[in-house]
Amino acid sequence: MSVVLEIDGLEVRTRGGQRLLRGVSLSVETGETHGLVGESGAGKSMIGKAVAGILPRGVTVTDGSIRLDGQDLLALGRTKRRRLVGERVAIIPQDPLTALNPCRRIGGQITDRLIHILGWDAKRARLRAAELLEEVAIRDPARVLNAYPHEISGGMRQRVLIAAAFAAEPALIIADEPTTALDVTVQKQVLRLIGDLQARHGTALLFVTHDMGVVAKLCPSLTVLYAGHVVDQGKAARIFGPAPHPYARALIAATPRYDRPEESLLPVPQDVIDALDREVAQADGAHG
Ligand SMILES: Nc1ncnc2c1ncn2[C@@H]1O[C@H](COP(=O)(O)OP(=O)(O)OP(=O)(O)O)[C@@H](O)[C@H]1O
Repeated sequence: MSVVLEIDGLEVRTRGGQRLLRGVSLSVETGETHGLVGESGAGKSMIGKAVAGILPRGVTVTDGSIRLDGQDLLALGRTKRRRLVGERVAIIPQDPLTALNPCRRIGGQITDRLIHILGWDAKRARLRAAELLEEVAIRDPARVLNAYPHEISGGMRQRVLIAAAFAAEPALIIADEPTTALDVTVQKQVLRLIGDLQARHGTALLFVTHDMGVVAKLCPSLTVLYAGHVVDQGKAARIFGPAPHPYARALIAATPRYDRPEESLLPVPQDVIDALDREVAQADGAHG
């Protein structure tokens, strides 16, 4: 297997100097699903945005490197970088409704990338879009291609975005909390679908979530983040094993349990937070 994404010592700061990512390193190989977990604000999305080159205004990479297929993205000019990322990376976003343009039919929104970035002709792109809709178990692809986003259900919209992500056979897919906006039954179907497609296409998948239950099902390896700092990293079998890191244990305890809601959403204990804050302050001190 080859390494598709290699992030090394990535530091991201706001214009005011606030560190949002503190020396994050991780790698994802072909066919691998790597989970990025942590509480809200931990910096999970910021990693995906740094890779895709879509950091918010006033937020920049201040140190480290991001290699995609061995190419150092941060050393590339803007145009080359956009082209490479456009060809090799796709994103499955959190909220399918805001990710789709409400005024355009679905078909055009799937084929855009194929036509404008990969240079396919419209007919080939349309055929590929229909094929992919079938792959994501949409029974009537022709109707859906002609529909507007509001004419199909939320679960179906997310399937459309998954189809769009896989359509051009990207090397890497960044899925950013792709099931958060969906109800529980649909969540399960969508997760299974992403897992199946990923296995079939051999794509590298960076899966952003705060839900350890989802990670346990989908991600053989993961990175646990706290305040932009890597707290633990490695195989899920170890992290979910008998002696997890106290923060990972707290995140596992905070995972929603639909069968036992009274055990859900336990807050991370204060002593764990205090220890993490000390660890982060020490790491900041060491790196200046
Ligand atoms: N536009 C911005 N300017 C400055 N700071 C930002 C901006 N957007 C996000 N942040 C900060 O960056 C940090 C990381 O945010 P990020 O969205 O990556 O967290 P996350 O782990 O993905 O959380 P969530 O699960 O809520 O999406 C947070 O402290 C957040 O407040």
